[in-house]
Amino acid sequence: MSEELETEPAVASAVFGEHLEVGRAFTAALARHGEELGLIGPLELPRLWTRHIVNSGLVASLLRPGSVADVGSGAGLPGLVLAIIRPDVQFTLIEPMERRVDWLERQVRELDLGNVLVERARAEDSAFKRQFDQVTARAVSALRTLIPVTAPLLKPGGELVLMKGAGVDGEIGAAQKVFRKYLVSDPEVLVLGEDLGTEPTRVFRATVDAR
Ligand SMILES: C[S@@+](CC[C@H](N)C(=O)[O-])C[C@H]1O[C@@H](n2cnc3c(N)ncnc32)[C@H](O)[C@@H]1O
Repeated sequence: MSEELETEPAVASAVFGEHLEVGRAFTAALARHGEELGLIGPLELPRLWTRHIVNSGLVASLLRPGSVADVGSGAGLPGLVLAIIRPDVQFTLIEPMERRVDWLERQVRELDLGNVLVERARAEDSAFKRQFDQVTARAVSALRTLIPVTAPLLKPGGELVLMKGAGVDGEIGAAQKVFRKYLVSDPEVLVLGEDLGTEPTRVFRATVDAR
């Protein structure tokens, strides 16, 4: 028996605001095609809204008007969700896998998003070094390996906004040498959404100083 898509939670309208219809269209497309395209696991439909869509959307409050690279966007998490909520921010989604890039480009067209560029590349091979105000990523790798591929995308003084799981403190401990090498300063862990009755979202946030 196939799993059913989770009912849209009340918190979705707070997260998407006036962009809720577009958020619904993206969520419906992901629910329809995500499994067949290998974008989401077979057990994710009953928690698609709370664990993936709302969880990604909560990060929108941390973005400044400017430019963001989302590294390893995959299904579009968090990059496409954030692009829907924040039309004032220019997004570049950096993803190496062709099938995922096709999906991302198709969603950009179908949702008529004018603030998204998709680059097919690994972040370390991106053509856009030192160009972004902020970099986001979700479920790509541990900080020790993620910082070396994300920090070089930032302008001097830019910010890492990396979605993390419950093991983030251990990742920070293991990444101290990398923090020094990449001039990562003021690291902090933010927990978003606790007051909204949804799954808390942990974000590792830090500045990357001028080299
Ligand atoms: C587990 S998926 C997570 C996808 C999405 N961020 C999410 O939360 O559902 C990891 C993604 O990172 C991409 N990826 C892995 N290494 C990468 C790299 N060095 N640069 C850019 N993307 C990378 C993979 O192709 C894959 O789409």
